[in-house]
Amino acid sequence: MDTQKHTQNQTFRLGTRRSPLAMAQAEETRDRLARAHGIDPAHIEIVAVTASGDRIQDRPLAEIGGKALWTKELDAWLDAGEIDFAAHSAKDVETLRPDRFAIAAVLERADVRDVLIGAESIAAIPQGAVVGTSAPRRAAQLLHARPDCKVVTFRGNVATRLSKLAAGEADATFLAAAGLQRLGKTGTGHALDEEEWLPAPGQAAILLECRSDDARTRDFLAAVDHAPSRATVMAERALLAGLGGSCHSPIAVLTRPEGDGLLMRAAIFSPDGAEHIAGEARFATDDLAAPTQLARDMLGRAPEAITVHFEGAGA
Ligand SMILES: NCc1[nH]cc(CCC(=O)O)c1CC(=O)O
Repeated sequence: MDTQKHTQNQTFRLGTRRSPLAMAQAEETRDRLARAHGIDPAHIEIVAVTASGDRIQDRPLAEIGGKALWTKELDAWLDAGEIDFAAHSAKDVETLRPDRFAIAAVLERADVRDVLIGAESIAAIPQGAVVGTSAPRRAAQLLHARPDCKVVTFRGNVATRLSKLAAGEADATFLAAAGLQRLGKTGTGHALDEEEWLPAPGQAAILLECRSDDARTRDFLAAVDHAPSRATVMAERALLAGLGGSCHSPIAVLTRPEGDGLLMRAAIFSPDGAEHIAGEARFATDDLAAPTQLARDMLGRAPEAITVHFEGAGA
């Protein structure tokens, strides 16, 4: 069968959240799919929905229902057949997803680093400074390195957070380099070395989810799956599952291809950053038991101030 001719006659509906970052990710997804299949991007229709996570801006995500608030509406649209697939930031997708959905592709991961805005480095943040973030990971990492700083809740999309900073609500804040890049704001802030400041699980990766029984869409999306990115993101999701981690739990991890396998470096924290357990593992690309074992090992070594925030097997 001539695949190109075959896909040329079809259209697909791509669901996305409505935030500027989500829209940029959807456009990137559409363009990559069109290029991979040699079709006009118009065959992929972008359908934007407002997610509860975007509607409720005044409280930390962890308090109002967690990462499900990013996917709930798009899940319903997938179930109803209103969209064929959804594009999500991997970082925002819950660890355990219903079997009726499949991660059909992981796009090539962008810059995984966090960017600090308002100071040149963690060490250069002024003594006692106020730092805005609503991510438990960023708060714990910061307080671990700089217990003198004060963390205040900073929610909202990238532009909102930058304007809060400009308005003086905090002296510094963090954003993902990948998000800034996708919004064309590459000159903003100072990227933090990922060896010293590990990112969030799945950071900088875009996941494409469709209905598991929808072979037509699965085949279509497979063309943009990037195997090394899929391997690292799946390993990080397995670590999260092993830790019983949610968006309440301060978890930092980075997985990189190394030789013919993967190298994973991870850290878990107490929310106040006072306690910290690091772990590292090398394993074969498809060995998802290894990150699960690393999670167990780290929880086994962790004090209660950390384990109370996790529900993993070792806790
Ligand atoms: N939680 C919001 C969110 N989800 C994904 C990204 C950035 C893009 C990515 O990591 O893929 C961001 C913004 C941020 O953390 O600065």
